[in-house]
Amino acid sequence: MSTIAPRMLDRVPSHPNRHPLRHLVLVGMMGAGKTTVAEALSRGYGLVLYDIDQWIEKEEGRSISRIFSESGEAYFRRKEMEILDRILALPPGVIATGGGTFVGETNREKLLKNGLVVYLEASAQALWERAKNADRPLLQGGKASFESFQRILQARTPFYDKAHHRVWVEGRSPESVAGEVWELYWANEGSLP
Ligand SMILES: Nc1ncnc2c1ncn2[C@@H]1O[C@H](COP(=O)(O)OP(=O)(O)O)[C@@H](O)[C@H]1O
Ligand SMILES: O=C(O)C1=C[C@@H](OP(=O)(O)O)[C@@H](O)[C@H](O)C1
Ligand SMILES: [Mg+2]
Repeated sequence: MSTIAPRMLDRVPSHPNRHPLRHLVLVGMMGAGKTTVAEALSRGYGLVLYDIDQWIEKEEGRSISRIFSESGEAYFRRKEMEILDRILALPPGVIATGGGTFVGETNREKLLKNGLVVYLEASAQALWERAKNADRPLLQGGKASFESFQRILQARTPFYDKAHHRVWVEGRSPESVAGEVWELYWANEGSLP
């Protein structure tokens, strides 16, 4: 019997004989809603929330952008891998990855082995509209072009496509996406009798 974080059990809906056994992992491009939907899943279904970016910023005491500018992307990727390993050793919850986490082969294999991986998918235009204004180093704080954003997405899509499942998020509320992801989780390897 796996140790389940106490908070998870008091909110898990009508599956009395089933227990969350594996992490629920959200992957996808910047702007897909991984952080927002993970928060909706935690709020609505009592899953423990693990947001890798937030964890890194808290531990580093500086923003992702400052980490990139002061220590470089390679440092960030090492930190991302370290935090991922630590999260995977914790009780099952919902993991909001960063847009590049699942692109790394080692991270991808660990996530596919230890969780139910759901790819949050939308068109390049919709993703760009959502991602461009926030402070993301790869988008140079909004100075990057849509074409460069599209190139990153095109290069990464073959990796995102390796997820166990995909959910189209465009034109849908975070709660609606969270509901569909939750059903996927319980209908698949997210839990065992
Ligand atoms: N379903 C949605 N509908 C509209 N806007 C959304 C939705 N999900 C997220 N957003 C918005 O898109 C932006 C990126 O969301 P975020 O959760 O940070 O994405 P990610 O973590 O995948 O980069 C935020 O401004 C957020 O409020
Ligand atoms: O796509 C990427 O490589 C990145 C996405 C970001 O996370 P979000 O996808 O949550 O914005 C964050 O990890 C960092 O800026 C790198
Ligand atoms: Mg995020």
